[in-house]
Amino acid sequence: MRKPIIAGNWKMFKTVKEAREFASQVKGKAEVDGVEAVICAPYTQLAALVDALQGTSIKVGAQNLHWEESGAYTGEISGPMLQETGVQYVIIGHSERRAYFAETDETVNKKVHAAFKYGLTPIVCVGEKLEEREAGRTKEVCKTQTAGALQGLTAEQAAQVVIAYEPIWAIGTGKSSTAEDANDVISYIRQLVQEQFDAATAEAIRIQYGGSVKPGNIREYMQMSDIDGALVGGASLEPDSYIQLVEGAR
Ligand SMILES: O=C(CO)COP(=O)(O)O
Repeated sequence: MRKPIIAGNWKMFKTVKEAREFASQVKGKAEVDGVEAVICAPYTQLAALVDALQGTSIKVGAQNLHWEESGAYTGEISGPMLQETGVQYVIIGHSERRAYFAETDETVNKKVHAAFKYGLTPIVCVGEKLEEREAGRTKEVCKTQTAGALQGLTAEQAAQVVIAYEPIWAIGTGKSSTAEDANDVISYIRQLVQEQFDAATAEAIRIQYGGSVKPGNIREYMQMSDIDGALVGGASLEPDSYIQLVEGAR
């Protein structure tokens, strides 16, 4: 049985003080049996969040990492640095990073390997642009991105990856994919994992939907056969809304 995972992606929002306040408000509330709750925050907030959420079941994640352990890479953060903060997850290949920071399938793959090297669970984002969807290329794009991201992993590692299917046209737009369409693409991604690895890995890997998920629609997604949770931007920023999302995944 795959455990549903609700991950908030705070993107470039909140100060350390605001992160601590958020943590104190969701403690004991965004903690639901059978649901994994994660908050992926900017680097500056990670240590404070890990500290503030100690003793709770809520886990902390970063939003990126560099693939090298150290080096002359001004402005970057490495796996060992994240590991030291106590975070357990890291988002890799978010469409905003692919669009604005030249992230490619190749760098995504290097980062996925680096995450495993340093004991972090990668949340790998895949998803098509509006023009790709309109051209009927959704599955082709997801196939290239998924195969690229998982290349060279062992089946055991692949089974631990979390994939987030985030159609780019649905991110921050209020235009969410229908639950049926999202489930169709996610089942296809699961089939790709089976082809690349094996049936047991495909059955174990968790695949989230992301793109304008909110308390009002989370349950529709969670009712689908292949959707194992959500990666949520805007609606993860308010404590009440985050708590409702975690409750909605039960
Ligand atoms: O990009 C997203 C999560 O990574 C989705 O963002 P929104 O939930 O704000 O649409």
